[in-house]
Amino acid sequence: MTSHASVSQPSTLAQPINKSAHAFDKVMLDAMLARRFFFAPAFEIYGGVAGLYDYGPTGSALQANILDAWRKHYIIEEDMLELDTTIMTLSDVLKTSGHVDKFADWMCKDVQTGEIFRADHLVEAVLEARLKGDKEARGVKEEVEVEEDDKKKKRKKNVKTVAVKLDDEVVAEYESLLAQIDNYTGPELGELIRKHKIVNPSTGNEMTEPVEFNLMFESNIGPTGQIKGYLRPETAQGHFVNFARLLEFNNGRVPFASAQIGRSFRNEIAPRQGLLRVREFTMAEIEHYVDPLDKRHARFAEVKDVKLALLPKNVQSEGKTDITHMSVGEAVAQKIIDNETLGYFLGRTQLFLIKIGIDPERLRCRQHMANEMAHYAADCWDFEIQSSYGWIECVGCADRSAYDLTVHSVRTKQPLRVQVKLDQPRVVEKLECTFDAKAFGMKFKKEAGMLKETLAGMDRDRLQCVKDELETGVASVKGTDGKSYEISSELLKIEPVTVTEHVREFTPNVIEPSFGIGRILYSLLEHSYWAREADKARVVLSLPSLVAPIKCLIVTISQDSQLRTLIHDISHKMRKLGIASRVDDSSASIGKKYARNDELGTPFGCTVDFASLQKGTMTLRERDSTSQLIGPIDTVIDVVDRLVKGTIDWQGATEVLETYSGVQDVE
Ligand SMILES: Nc1ncnc2c1ncn2[C@@H]1O[C@H](COP(=O)(O)OP(=O)(O)OP(=O)(O)O)[C@@H](O)[C@H]1O
Repeated sequence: MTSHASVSQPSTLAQPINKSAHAFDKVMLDAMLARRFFFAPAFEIYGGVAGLYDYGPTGSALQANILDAWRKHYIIEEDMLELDTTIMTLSDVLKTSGHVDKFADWMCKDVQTGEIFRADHLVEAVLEARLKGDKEARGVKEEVEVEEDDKKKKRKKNVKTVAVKLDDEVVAEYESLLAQIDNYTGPELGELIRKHKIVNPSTGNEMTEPVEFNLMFESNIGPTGQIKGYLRPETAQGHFVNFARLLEFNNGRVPFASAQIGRSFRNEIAPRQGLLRVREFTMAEIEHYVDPLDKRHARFAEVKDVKLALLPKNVQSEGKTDITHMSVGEAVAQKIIDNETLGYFLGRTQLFLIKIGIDPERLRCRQHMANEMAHYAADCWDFEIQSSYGWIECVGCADRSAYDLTVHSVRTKQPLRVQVKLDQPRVVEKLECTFDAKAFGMKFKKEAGMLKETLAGMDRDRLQCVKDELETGVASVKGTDGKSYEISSELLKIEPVTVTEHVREFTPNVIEPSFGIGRILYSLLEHSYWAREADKARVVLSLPSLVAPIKCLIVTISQDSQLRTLIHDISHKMRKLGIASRVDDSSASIGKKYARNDELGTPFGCTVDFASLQKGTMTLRERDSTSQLIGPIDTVIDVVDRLVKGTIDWQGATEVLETYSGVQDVE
């Protein structure tokens, strides 16, 4: 270690190095993540099960820190009501929410071998391979991966790219299909498989018609087996079934939000891409309840200037993926984003993702296309993050309208509605529905209650449309189950009535940001990973100190017993301050100790030497720039504390320590 007389160019953690200058090496990253036990296949010594992973010490700490940042960013800063609801969910709840009937993907089988594929993934992989083959024929060589079901241990298969030049119209058609791949129904996927002669890439055999496969894990509650349950596929239903209590807790007022972090389970047909498509994962979900007539947000001004990379639905429907960079404020003003509250959460989510270290250049907001969106949703955007696997949805932000609360209210007959006392009673002309109760009940049977609630939840304009239609003898009404019902004018009358209202009553709409933590965590690892120019084997994870698993490494340059005692004392002091520090008292060289902590993403390192014993000083090192500062031990500990809390950056640390420091050049 050499000291120089002057202090080096100060660096912050955020942008010291041009990391993109170093080619990304996925094989090296995967090897490092396994070696340093970020995560590993669950039950590995038994051969593992596809889609199930265990996080090791580093992965667990990273996930805990991301969740801690999430709790602070949303729950604490926005005063949300936190929940921890059960994972095992009553089947009635998931029947009502639509999951029992509709939470399914389309799968198809190899007609000869029975090998299973998720139909949309198969079409996607094969068409992408053909496009790559076309590029190859024009001089570019690439490979595409698709994965099969988990019957076999080795699931990764390459769809061979054959260098065949395609007609320009075919290329355009494939590109358009791929831009809309999330948008197809099972029969449409079947049609595509036949039309484009898509076969099992490994056997060349034909595929069966796609069939639906429900993704929920079914179970029984209790010994009799009579109470059916499922492991929840999302945390959201736990919020909705507690709405009445939450509303009361919030003194009967909206808007407010509930938030929950917890495990969810999906029996994915073909788990793949490591942590990106698994069968058990951590979600963090917010349900924000808002007056349907007023979707403004009180803190909108704070995010209106946040710039988003938008991929709106109209662009995708033309088969394109061109991005529009626009502020949240502009996008809401132009109605590209439906309302302020949805825009607010998109802005806040972008700020969160960047704060934890996601590269803003590899982040975009993709709007759902009409068919892709649930029938009840008013608008829906996904935050997609680009990694070596392409653009992957990591956060879904949907305006779910009044659907969830309405269906649970109809099923349970509990009024999941908000009442607002009016300052002044008001005389209003309303449209009132009167039913021929007996005939209506006979015609629609168990759907009768749901249809009445649907009509009761309609605003005046929609009800007026139904009334106009009824004048022709019959009106078509879409129920909360998404189906259309023909109601005749004998069964339903809609008439204007004048009423004096003292209270306004409504079912709140729900805006839902839903985060998949594993996908964010993996993308963050890719975005943080780079190799040092001088030695490609020396890799670094430039994780922000906010989320880094360990904040400070403490080492000694010698095995001297006094120095060894000293580093344990320093670690003790740091841990008392809540700083996750790690002593490396092995006999490895200092350079090696730094290197193995750089790859864990440890942002700071403290080194003691004989001067520490004589003068009571130690050296502080910053991971990305490898810059070093020297100061009294307790001052350095205080600086580390402030760096970790984010109250100063490296420039601030330099200012505190510059009177003591020479710059150290060790590597
Ligand atoms: N199998 C999975 N493994 C890991 N994370 C997942 C998985 N399924 C969903 N997620 C995460 O949960 C979030 C919310 O779930 P949502 O139901 O919106 O996903 P989805 O639209 O079903 O995802 P996909 O279309 O990729 O299957 C997603 O944005 C994603 O981050």
